[in-house]
Amino acid sequence: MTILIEQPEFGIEVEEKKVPNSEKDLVLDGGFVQPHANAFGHNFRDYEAESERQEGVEIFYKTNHINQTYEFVKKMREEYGKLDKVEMSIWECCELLNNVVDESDPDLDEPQIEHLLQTAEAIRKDYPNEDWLHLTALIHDLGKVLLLPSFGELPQWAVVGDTYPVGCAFDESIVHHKYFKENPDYNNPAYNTKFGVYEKGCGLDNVFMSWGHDDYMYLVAKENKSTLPSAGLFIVRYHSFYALHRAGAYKHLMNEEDEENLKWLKIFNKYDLYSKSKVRIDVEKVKPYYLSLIEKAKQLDSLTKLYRPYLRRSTQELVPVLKQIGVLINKMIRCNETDMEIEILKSSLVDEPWLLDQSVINSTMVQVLELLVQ
Ligand SMILES: O[C@H]1[C@H](O)[C@@H](O)[C@H](O)[C@@H](O)[C@H]1O
Ligand SMILES: [Fe+2]
Repeated sequence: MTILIEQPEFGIEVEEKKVPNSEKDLVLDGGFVQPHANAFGHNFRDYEAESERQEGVEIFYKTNHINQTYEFVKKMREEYGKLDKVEMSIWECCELLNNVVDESDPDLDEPQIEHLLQTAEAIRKDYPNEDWLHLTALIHDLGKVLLLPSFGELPQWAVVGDTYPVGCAFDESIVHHKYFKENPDYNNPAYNTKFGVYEKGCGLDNVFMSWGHDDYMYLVAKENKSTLPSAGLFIVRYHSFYALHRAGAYKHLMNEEDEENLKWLKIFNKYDLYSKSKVRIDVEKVKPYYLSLIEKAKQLDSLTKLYRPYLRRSTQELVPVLKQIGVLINKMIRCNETDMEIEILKSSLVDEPWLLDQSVINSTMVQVLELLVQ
């Protein structure tokens, strides 16, 4: 099922083209200024430009492209899908990224916690009401903990970098495509055709992506029954899939839900990429906001867990209703109960075909209320 989220006006589409320095900075959706050069004075995602990062990044992609095979991905998914490594809070995990630098990135050599907060703060400025998007930004790269000893200390080529499907032909738009020639799947007729092991419109959920932090974090979020909307989970899982969201490749594997979610991913990408800079975020200053987001998500999580078995509905279906109930309660606390808006909200809740029973609404409200006053 697709969650319907009010679509903002899509801002200026930012292309990866040479931008003359004299040209004014581009302003994204709500005011975020996209710099015309990265921290090293080059265009963003220029993998050929001579820079202090170029050689290391190219070596990274060579190893990555040679080793990411269909068999390898299958094995990693099975192994890491067990989620038996470590248990920790979201914020603890963010702090672990304090010492992690991504070797695949030509635009950033700052610790990853900076990147998480730079992305989240930039998107928060332009989309202040989409708190699910702020949280998505905060967690999108947490899977990079795979580089750390307690998570298996995987090599960089198995954790970071752009991702792409395995089990079908590697698209030419993938960065440093030439190195795929040394990948065993490149010459395997089962895997080197347009569709390979997949079918037209099969949906990305059925496609094996090169193994790394994106798929890992998605598995973690899913297994923990995250209440992020489907677009949020999609962003976490495919934000490094530049061949799709930048170059438009592999669309033949997408289904309708993927199409919907791709719109949000494209918005997210502008902030993920263009917020990378040497200007550091004051972690202590923004920490209370993100802790409050995490806490809110946790409360929503416990509510959906409580109601899912009773109503036999999925998290995706429950979340918007619980949110509505939350809004309703907030209004009830603050204003007169006969308020028109409350009536409208109430009737929209009763209109939920599966929420037939007013007593269910009442008991849900009591739960929300308890959480609010805790
Ligand atoms: O999502 C990003 C992106 O794909 C970058 O190109 C890559 O260098 C990073 O590792 C990844 O987190
Ligand atoms: Fe990433």
